[in-house]
Amino acid sequence: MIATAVPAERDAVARALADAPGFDCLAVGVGPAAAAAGTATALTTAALRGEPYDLVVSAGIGGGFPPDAPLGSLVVADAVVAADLGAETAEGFVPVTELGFGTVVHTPPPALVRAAAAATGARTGTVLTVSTVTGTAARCAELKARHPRAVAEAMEGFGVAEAAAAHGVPVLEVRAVSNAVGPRDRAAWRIGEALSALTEGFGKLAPVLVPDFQESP
Ligand SMILES: O=C(O)c1cccc(C(=O)CC[C@H]2O[C@@H](n3cnc4c(=O)[nH]cnc43)[C@H](O)[C@@H]2O)c1
Repeated sequence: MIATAVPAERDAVARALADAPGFDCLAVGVGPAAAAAGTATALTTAALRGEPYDLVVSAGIGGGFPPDAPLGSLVVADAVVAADLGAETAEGFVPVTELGFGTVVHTPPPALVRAAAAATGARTGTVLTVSTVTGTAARCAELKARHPRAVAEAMEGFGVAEAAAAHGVPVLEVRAVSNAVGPRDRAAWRIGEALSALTEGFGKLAPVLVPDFQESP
């Protein structure tokens, strides 16, 4: 299944997969909590139907960290990281794992990441999940300092990945860059271009996402 935040993203992906059977594209909501709830519900429903999903893809538009991920480019996550799940302290941000709880990283299957990037020309790297869209240069610099391999941020990947992990299903995250991470400038977001890049990217991804390909060495 492919989980997007909003219907416009779902439709951009579904356009590419119209002739490829076996994919369900669902808009599960904005943010990690809605994404986790919607994805978990879809996974449970499919399992109860006797047709469990074998892969979950978190897909949509996202912010790209300059200069690695320019507008309109595609990014495939080799690590899906919860960037603001933790505690703020006088010494700085502390992730929940250092407080003794949970997890902050999910790792998509490396062979699938490589194949997806090769098929689409996407960059690979860490994709951060945030509950608040970055809106200042200072926050961008802070995130980049904490996550030097970050190429993009979005708001759903970690939630989708948590649901997939609970079901023992692998996860992939694919983002088309609609805006640069940094000082907020909503007028500069290029959503149309990013949605087109998403459609083009998923057109090339379809053969990579089918189970036969995933299981081949
Ligand atoms: O207004 C529209 O037409 C429209 C069409 C498709 C998507 C949107 C959204 O606003 C989706 C929000 C979605 O985008 C992700 N996103 C994009 N840029 C960033 C960012 O810089 N930082 C974090 N998230 C970003 C995010 O995953 C949201 O769910 C509008």
